[in-house]
Amino acid sequence: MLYRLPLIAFILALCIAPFMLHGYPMLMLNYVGLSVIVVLGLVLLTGVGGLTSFGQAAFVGMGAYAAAWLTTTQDWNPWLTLLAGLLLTTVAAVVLGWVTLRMSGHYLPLSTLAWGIAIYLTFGNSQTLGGQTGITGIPPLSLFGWQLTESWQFHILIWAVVLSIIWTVHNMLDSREGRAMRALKGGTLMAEAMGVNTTRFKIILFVLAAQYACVAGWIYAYMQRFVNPTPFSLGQGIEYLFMGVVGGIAELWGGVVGSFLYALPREWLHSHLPSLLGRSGSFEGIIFGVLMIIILQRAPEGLWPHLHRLWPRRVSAPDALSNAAAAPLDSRLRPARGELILQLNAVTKRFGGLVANNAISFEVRAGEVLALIGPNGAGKSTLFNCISAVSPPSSGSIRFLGKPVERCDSRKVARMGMSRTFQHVRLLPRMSVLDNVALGAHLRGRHSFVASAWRLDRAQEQRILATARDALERCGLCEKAHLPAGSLPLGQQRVVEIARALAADPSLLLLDEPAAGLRYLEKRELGILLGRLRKEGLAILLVEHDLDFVMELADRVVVMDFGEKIAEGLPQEIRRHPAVIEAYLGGVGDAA
Ligand SMILES: Nc1ncnc2c1ncn2[C@@H]1O[C@H](COP(=O)(O)OP(=O)(O)OP(=O)(O)O)[C@@H](O)[C@H]1O
Repeated sequence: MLYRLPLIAFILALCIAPFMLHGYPMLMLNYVGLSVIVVLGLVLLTGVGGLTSFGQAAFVGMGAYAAAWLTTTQDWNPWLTLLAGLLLTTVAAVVLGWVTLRMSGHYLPLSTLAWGIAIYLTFGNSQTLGGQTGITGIPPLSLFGWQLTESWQFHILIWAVVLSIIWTVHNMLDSREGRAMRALKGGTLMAEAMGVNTTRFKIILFVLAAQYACVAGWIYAYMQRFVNPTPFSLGQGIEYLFMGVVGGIAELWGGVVGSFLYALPREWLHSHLPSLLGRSGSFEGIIFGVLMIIILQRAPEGLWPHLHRLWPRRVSAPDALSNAAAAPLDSRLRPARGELILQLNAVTKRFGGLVANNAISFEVRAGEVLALIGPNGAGKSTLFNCISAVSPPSSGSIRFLGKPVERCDSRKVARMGMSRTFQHVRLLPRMSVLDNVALGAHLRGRHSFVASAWRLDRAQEQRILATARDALERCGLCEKAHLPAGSLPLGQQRVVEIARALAADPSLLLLDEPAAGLRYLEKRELGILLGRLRKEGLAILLVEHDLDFVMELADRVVVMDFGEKIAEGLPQEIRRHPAVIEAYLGGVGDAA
């Protein structure tokens, strides 16, 4: 309960604010609230999804102009203009998102700059929208016959919207859908391998952020009763991003704190600096520029994580008791031991003139560990990528559980029961171990983000967490469930990746160099774990450089060199195979 005190204090402060503040301070608090609404969208987009946008002010403008134009010229009911604004923003965000979100690196922020400018110029140059003068004479907003004309009335509306957004987004992030959204930061390769449709989630985040901005613009229009293009400029879009960064863009409360810490001092400096300096001018921009640099240097994650450290902590682990009774998700029917799981037939992969894999064929059966080994550059990772549908082979066939998969994408093969780990660990370091593992069960759940926002997914969520806990228990890491994944040593992080793959309930486990960077004892424990999984009937294909580890664990070994399969057999046969000795040691001694 103690950890809730700051939240209760904040809500109480909001409740008593209308009695304490009047006139300009009240209006300022409303402006801060409107900024919070926009910044919360940016927390979702940038902090959660890792997508940077400078163009949110344009969506605020769409909400404001839709309200202003439709009420003044078409005599629409103000609440209908909200629906129209949301529809307009959604369509614009889907179209813009579809075009820009597939761009990576600096192209995305640059394209948000471009649309921010374009939409702003449209407002200023359109005679229908009143050009630079804008639209005046917007009628007051009324609710149940009650006209909203006073600042304190808007205060209630604005902060009710803020708190609802915080509550629904908090719920959403604490769910299957939220984990999928957060997985975007782990890179497309990992997220897609877990079955997350990354394009869909990027667009959802983009649309939600645009809709929040639209709501802020809509309220702004009825609060001001006139609109012009100035508040929707690119500069304002950049300021919203600053607010998020100052507060801590990765956290919802960071967005709230950032809006307060940015908007209030800025306004104070704007009004007082000219008199302090004895000349007029916008000097606050200079001071803010310097402050931004200091904050970015001293607190790159924003101020909220530092403030949060002062907060009373939640004592019990979040789901320790709540999901104790929930049953794990239903498992798929496992293939019988010895059944054919994976079959490669003459798989060839070319990169231009280079043949990275040349007509490779082998099989993996249920309940066996097949190791793929070979010197550097032999073509193992390329083949691994073909099997896990990261890139299609140039020719040849790959059949998984009897079905061709060489033209499938990662999500499809994940859905069919193929799950993988990565050579370079790809966990979400700030997320708990349990949540990371639960991401593996993404495809086994159904509920949408709307259901999650309203907590209608709790029964399913409990089962997903029970499944994740089950997978952690199989891997012997249950007691680490609530630690941030990034705080674990590398060896345990690799095991967490295996647990995440197990949460998908796979028939085939693909492990990419699972023993890399592990110490002797960690390797032994990993060997015991994989041996146990084999006993459970899982088929395991691993790419590995550590020959001792491979020879002790694998049932069969496939050896590659220069893109060719040079040997296949039992570990003891491979050890003495002349071609393998030649490839590894240049013809001297034993392969391991
Ligand atoms: N995307 C690519 N474009 C061009 N060539 C590539 C590409 N990916 C891999 N190759 C080449 O294919 C060959 C096989 O590389 P691959 O990474 O599959 O080998 P590997 O056996 O996994 O090596 P390592 O053990 O060092 O990871 C190498 O010559 C590599 O340079």
